[in-house]
Amino acid sequence: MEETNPPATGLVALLGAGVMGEALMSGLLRSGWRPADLRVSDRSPERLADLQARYGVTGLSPAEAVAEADTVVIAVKPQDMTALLDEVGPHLRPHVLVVSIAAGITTAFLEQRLPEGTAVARVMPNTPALVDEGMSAVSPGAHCRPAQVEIASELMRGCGKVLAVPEKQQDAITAISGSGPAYIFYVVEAMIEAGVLLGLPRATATELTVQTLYGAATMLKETGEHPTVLRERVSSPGGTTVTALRELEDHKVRAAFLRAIEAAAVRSAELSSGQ
Ligand SMILES: NC(=O)C1=CN([C@@H]2O[C@H](COP(=O)(O)OP(=O)(O)OC[C@H]3O[C@@H](n4cnc5c(N)ncnc54)[C@H](OP(=O)(O)O)[C@@H]3O)[C@@H](O)[C@H]2O)C=CC1
Ligand SMILES: O=C(O)[C@@H]1CCC=N1
Repeated sequence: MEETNPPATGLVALLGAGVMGEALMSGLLRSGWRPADLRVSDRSPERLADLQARYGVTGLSPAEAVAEADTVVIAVKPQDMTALLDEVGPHLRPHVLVVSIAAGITTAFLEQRLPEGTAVARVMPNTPALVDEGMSAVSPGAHCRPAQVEIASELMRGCGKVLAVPEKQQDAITAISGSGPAYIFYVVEAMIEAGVLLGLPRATATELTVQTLYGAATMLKETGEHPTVLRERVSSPGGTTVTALRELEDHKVRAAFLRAIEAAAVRSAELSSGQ
């Protein structure tokens, strides 16, 4: 028997098939949606042709893609949002759900630029969606019913965990889990470089670091222990770890993370005003 769709999304249009758009699209295809259930649009014809060839999805203009869609996922950069909304607004179906993953773009921003009463949801995913380990936070707009929040959640659940959150938390969430993978990759780069500095072959330093990250993340997830407890268990009295951690404290690395993540949240809040 043919596999059925996960419930209620109907035909899905994806507008903007860059890094995050492709991650979401591939997640949908891995979790039961068929290429025929998707309409994809991107500004670059070459990119669209490539996605059609690799995934078998139908590539169309934004207006064509939304014309029959029940759910529209918008994955363009915040700076491209206004032009796209102006373009597709007149072509949306009356009961469509519009899901935006753009950083900083509020549901009010979307509602003001779409036909009166359009149901919108704001979602912040992250790139680990590519390996089905994403983290997404979903917030409804003014006209988004609970069943539609569930549809937006169902879309994202195909590629990871989903939380329903009040929209006022979205800038902080963008700064933590949206941007978060980049901070972790940055730390990993630094650890690999340190290994090379100490004379390890780069491949060895990379394998040691990546497995250490994976093991530490798995411990956090599976034991449920507080990170302080886990860190203290690594720190033998008078040993190597506590010596390293004192250097990190001396260089204010914790404070730097607080400032960096705060700056990301401020930037997220700015994006709705087109800055
Ligand atoms: N990357 C990430 O980790 C995350 C990103 N996001 C959000 O996802 C969105 C996309 O980010 P990301 O994937 O990184 O960006 P990309 O630039 O990789 O993807 C956006 C794509 O949309 C295309 N595009 C722009 N305007 C239009 C249009 N009018 N019609 C069709 N396609 C269009 C762009 O084309 P062109 O290249 O020609 O501009 C590009 O291919 C952003 O709003 C970002 O805030 C959210 C969470 C995580
Ligand atoms: O850097 C950005 O603006 C986007 C949003 C979260 C991750 N990437």
